[in-house]
Amino acid sequence: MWLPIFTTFLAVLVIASIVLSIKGRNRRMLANRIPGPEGTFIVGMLPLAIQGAEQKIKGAQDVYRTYEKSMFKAWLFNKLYIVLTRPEDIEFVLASPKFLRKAKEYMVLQQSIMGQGIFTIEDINKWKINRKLVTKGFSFKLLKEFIPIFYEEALVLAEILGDNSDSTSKECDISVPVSMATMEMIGKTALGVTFNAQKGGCNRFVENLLTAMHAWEYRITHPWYLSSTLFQFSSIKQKHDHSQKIINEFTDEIIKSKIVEINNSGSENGVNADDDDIGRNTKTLTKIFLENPHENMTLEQIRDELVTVMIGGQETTAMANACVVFMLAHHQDVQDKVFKEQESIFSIGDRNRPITYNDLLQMEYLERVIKETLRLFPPLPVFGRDLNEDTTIGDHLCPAGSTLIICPLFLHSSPQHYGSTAHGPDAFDPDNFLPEACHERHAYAYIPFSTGPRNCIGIKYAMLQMKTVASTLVRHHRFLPSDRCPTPDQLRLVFLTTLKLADGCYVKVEPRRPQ
Ligand code: HEM
Repeated sequence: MWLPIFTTFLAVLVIASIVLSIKGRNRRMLANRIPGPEGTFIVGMLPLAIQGAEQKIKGAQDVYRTYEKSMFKAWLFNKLYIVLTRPEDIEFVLASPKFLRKAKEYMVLQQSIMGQGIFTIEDINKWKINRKLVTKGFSFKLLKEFIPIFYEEALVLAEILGDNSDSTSKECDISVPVSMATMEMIGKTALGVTFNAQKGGCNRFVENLLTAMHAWEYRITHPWYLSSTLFQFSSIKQKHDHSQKIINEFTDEIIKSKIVEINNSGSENGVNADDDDIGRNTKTLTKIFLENPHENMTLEQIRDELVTVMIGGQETTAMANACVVFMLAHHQDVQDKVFKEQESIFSIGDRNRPITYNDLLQMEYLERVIKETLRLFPPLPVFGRDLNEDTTIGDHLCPAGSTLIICPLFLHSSPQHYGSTAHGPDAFDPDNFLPEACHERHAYAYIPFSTGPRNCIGIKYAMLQMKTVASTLVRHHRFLPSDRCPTPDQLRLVFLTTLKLADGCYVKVEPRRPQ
């Protein structure tokens, strides 16, 4: 009885292999002309892909450095990845409206909680319409109104870090408090809700968002679960689905309550000057979306956009803020300069006044510090685009069906672009962002926010928020290296869906004397 089943199975397998092999011949032929590691027979780079998250970064960096003079290819099973390393090729792809389709790997996020939000939506025509709408929520006029919220939460963070630093050693892992602060900020500015995340408030949205994010990380580190069919059998699938349900319900509740508010506001156009739960005259993104009914968005789409913005804006800025503080702790000369700049802006006796937009504009040195931190620790270390037709990029004809990979983490530390700095590309040097240094470099050798039509929508939001946080923290505390992580090269990075700190982010926190 088993023999016919086995024979049929074998026959199907052989036919499928022959079909795939004929279909993929053109792709393999073109791929053969692109340099790159051969990888193991059939499984390709799987041995690298399944390494621990930290080893994976090191292994990938070695391969990158070997081939970075040109683009290179890597196979994973039947999937061809082409890694772009030259800024000219990266510009060709990112600046062009032809390459807007994100890589299939983003589907993990789409199937989870980002849904049809602009980060993961596949339909490019819909993406164009929705991106226009989301952009409205990131106008300078609106973002400026977020500054008091950033400042208020940064103050709470400063207080928490002061309290948390153990009284004798002054050691403190800042990663969790910083992450809770950015969660609170994005909650207030995007949704218009107070989570009380910084003050230990147990919020079902925050908890379930974290659970959903862990589920993605699990799928990334167990690549066979990238297949939604196989993920059905995973032990965390149930937990993931539960979180997804809670997040959706929670966001729907908020949207519905905002609709009621808008309808009750009695203003001429159906919306009042503004809201909201946080008692400010601030327009949240939720309201921006709801005020634009002509855009024909369903409630489900609005929910997906809001969740997308929450996720896009939280983890990324949390990682960046923690790394800024860490680098300041390890570069006292830089921290002194940042503090001096703050003192010049907040004149003596005025150190504790709230920040204004004009203050932020004057923080030129701090801006360079943040840019340099994003160079060495780009929160999104890799991103990818699908190639749906054979395309010549640089010197190579890249076959349709491959995935183009761009990797800011390795690009930003390439000796080819940052080799002329006094201590090499890995050294922390904010002067890399002096105008003359930027002028000498290819513009696409620095892309923490990506660039072109599909770039980060939250750049201005992020910069205003990060400057407010760093300015407030530095005015309240001096940061020093912790004994638990005495040198920057001991800060262990892992790549999950974003760049993460494997052991948290320890520094010493020494409150500055009041003036
Ligand atoms: C340091 C902070 C941030 C970094 C480094 C960063 C980086 C990026 C990058 C590299 C992309 C492009 C990804 C790709 O092509 O696959 C992106 C897209 C995006 N980011 Fe950010 N981001 C940051 C902060 C924010 C903030 C604060 C928000 C919102 C509040 C945000 C919302 C988004 C959205 C919605 C997209 C998708 C845009 C699209 O596909 O049209 N990001 N971000």
